[in-house]
Amino acid sequence: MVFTGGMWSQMGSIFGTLMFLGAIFQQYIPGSQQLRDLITRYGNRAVALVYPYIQIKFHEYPGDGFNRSTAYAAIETYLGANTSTRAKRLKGDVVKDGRSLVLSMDDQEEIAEEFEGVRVWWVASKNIPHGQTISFYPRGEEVLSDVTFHRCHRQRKLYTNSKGDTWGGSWKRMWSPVVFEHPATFDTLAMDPIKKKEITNDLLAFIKAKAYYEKIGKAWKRGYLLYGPPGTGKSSMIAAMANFLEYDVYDLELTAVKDNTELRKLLINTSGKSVLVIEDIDCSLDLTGQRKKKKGKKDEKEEGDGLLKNEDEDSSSKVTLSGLLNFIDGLWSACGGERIIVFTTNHVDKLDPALIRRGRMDKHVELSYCCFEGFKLLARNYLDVGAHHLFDKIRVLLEEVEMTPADVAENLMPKSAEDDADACLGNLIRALEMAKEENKLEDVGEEGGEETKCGELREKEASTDRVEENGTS
Ligand SMILES: Nc1ncnc2c1ncn2[C@@H]1O[C@H](COP(=O)(O)OP(=O)(O)OP(=O)(O)O)[C@@H](O)[C@H]1O
Ligand SMILES: [Mg+2]
Repeated sequence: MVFTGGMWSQMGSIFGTLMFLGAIFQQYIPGSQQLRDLITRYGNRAVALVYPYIQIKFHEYPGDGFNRSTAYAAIETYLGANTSTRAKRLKGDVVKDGRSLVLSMDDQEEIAEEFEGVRVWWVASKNIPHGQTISFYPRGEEVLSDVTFHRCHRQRKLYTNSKGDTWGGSWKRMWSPVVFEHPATFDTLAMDPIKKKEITNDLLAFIKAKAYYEKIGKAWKRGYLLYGPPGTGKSSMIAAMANFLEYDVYDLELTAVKDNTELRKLLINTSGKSVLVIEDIDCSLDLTGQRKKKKGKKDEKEEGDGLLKNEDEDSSSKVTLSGLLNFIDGLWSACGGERIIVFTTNHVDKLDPALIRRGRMDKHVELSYCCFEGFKLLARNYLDVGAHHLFDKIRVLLEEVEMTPADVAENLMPKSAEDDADACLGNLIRALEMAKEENKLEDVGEEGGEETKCGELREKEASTDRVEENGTS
């Protein structure tokens, strides 16, 4: 069933009617405030579940109610110029000099327009302060302008924290946002298709499992540990996850965080529906399983406290292991909800087991060297080739040589305008043969006998949140 803007506004009016009834009850039936609260709470939840649009309200007098919003004024000018010919009900205002008349949309008037290919609805409305005896708004009521558009047009953001930011009490400066435009998707990720499906199913189950998490008393978040050699697609997978879920990304640079308090503030100032990433967790801080040997008595005491500071190497960051553990699943970690936390590392064995234990990092995913399935996906993506007589040779070589998807991809890229699929596949074969020769010379190979190839996500499945009835695994 396709919902149109009109149908949604009908749903809005049903909800509005419920609210109105709630207000009537409240006025005439003692104790009915609870009923109204209930209707508001559940009505809001029901609409939020299925409502596919984003609504932004612009208040004419925000904050203290005395200063007129510049955003509101700009919208008024924009709408005045663009919509006065289309709106059916207009209101007229005389400007300062008393000579000219400015027309704008009347209250409750709605107009739709196409803005850079996106369908948007503008509505002018009034917000009558409820139950206030003294109004802060110049006209006893607040004037709103709101714009609604489909969720899919919202630009997603990539936030990073950086060293030396003087926050000045303003949360806005803790995270610097840029538009998130990474093109990686699960379709472009070279890995075993079955394992890929497992991950997408896991993510889908997670976003639908709000009620389940509430029921079991767990914060609505899920931890992924992605590990494997450089160039096997860990960062690409994070981008694919964010694109798949349509989440924002918070890329946390741990070495730039001053201490545990700052870490907590950063966490509090993230929003829900986001992927929180700490890349190369083993390099970020000395958070390995090896507790450091301290010399003095005082230091021994510190070690007894289980704190693991990296102040010896880098005095600017005093984030401790316990601070990070609290960050992941302490009381504050529940703020915002609906969050995926991802750690990446090249050396999973170096991490403190506490950091990646069940419940913290729920899913451990190994990304490894390129397998034939992975190669085929890359060949399709990079060369538009689904089958080729050179594939058999490549299959044999990939079984003998460990090459990361990043290297395979690089070899498949045309190096000149003349390079066709034959040439690119030939380049890859040469690179694989060279690597094979080097391996022979270095006499490497056998000891990593159990090494998995790309896509064979050897999941050291922690999966504490197996939610059969909700489908989360
Ligand atoms: N599994 C993969 N599927 C498709 N492309 C890949 C894959 N792995 C790597 N690549 C390609 O190689 C590039 C580097 O990959 P990526 O940054 O995801 O690796 P990484 O595992 O995060 O490496 P590092 O450990 O060095 O951070 C990507 O931009 C992508 O083009
Ligand atoms: Mg990476």
